[in-house]
Amino acid sequence: MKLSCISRRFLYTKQNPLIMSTDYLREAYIAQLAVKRASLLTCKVSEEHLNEQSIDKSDSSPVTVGDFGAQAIIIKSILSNFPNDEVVGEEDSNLIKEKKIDDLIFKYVNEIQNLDSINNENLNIIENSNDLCDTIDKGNSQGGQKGRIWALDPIDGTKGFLRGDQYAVCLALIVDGDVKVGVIGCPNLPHDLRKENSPKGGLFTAIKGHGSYFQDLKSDITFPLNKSSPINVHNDYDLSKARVLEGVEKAHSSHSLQNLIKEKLNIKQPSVNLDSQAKYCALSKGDAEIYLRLPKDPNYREKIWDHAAGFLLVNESGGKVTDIYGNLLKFDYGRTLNSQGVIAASNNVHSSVIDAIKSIIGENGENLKEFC
Ligand SMILES: Nc1ncnc2c1ncn2[C@@H]1O[C@H](COP(=O)(O)OS(=O)(=O)O)[C@@H](OP(=O)(O)O)[C@H]1O
Ligand SMILES: [Mg+2]
Ligand SMILES: [Mg+2]
Ligand SMILES: [Mg+2]
Repeated sequence: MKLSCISRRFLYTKQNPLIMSTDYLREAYIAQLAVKRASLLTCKVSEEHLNEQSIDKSDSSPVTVGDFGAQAIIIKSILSNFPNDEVVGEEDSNLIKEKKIDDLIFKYVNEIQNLDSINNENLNIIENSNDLCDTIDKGNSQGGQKGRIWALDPIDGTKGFLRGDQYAVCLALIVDGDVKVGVIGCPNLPHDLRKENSPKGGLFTAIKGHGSYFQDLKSDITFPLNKSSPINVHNDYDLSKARVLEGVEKAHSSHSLQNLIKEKLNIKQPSVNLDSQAKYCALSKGDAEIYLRLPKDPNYREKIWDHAAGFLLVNESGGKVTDIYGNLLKFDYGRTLNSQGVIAASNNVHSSVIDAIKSIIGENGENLKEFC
């Protein structure tokens, strides 16, 4: 079905078995197609061990053929459907040109674009390596309070991707500072983290006001989103039995402070350490209960592409996502958030977690530096 002239559609949900009028359904559908196509590219890069040849960016963080290829595929798909929108994307083409890897990346992009299984008339294609670099550089929006802005992290958790662990392809639509759509592809995430041998690969989708959904990343994407199942955070549990999601890299969050917070809350369960926004995905479907991301560096400001999609996913599945002082994350400041850290949990325990944090770092973070 060609959807270019449809801006408002209908969504059937199991929670509310009505046909509901839903804004942003077409955006969610295109975002799902684009994220799935980009996720397939990352899997191919990983299978061929090409992910192991990473390049260091100027801030010493790694980037791979997978990050560049996924950014190109997603921006092309989004801007060919919504040509007046802007994109805040993590990557740019400077290193591609410097290292002369444009042909290599284009080869992978082209292979994925030509797969019959994901042929879709709603997505445009990258024509050649010049088009590849130009498209990647369209992710240069500065963000802000006005307009339709997509936040794109083509591979979140690049370090996890390099290790063969968790990573996520993340895309969110922000309209006048408000996150309206979030789509996350997690090729390596077990469907149920609590079960051994659970199948892997999930596609998570949230639409503001209409809930969060999960489907197998390999399943077909349909319009409307009736192959997706509604998901919810886990609400009814004893706080001391909560499973806490934390990152893997010690440089990205303060694990020592997170340990103190768990002690204060009397949480004895081992933490669930996952790279990337897979942490938000696990929380939003009730596979764990709390996500702690306490800053390692008090001056670090989180990037909007690292959190926008996960923020909406958790909100729409009944949870709350704030900074370390309990203020809701705001995505209208620019390419970064203007706040510190992230705390996500179901609504019923979120305030207890914030109280525990403040009792350790002080009401206004006066003791925070001691833990960074
Ligand atoms: N100092 C510091 N503090 C906080 N966050 C930082 C920091 N440095 C980098 N980054 C960003 O962390 C992103 C990856 O986050 P993860 O949740 O995967 O980290 S973790 O390894 O699970 O702890 C990672 O995203 P990707 O670059 O997309 O992988 C970075 O944007
Ligand atoms: Mg990065
Ligand atoms: Mg990231
Ligand atoms: Mg990234």
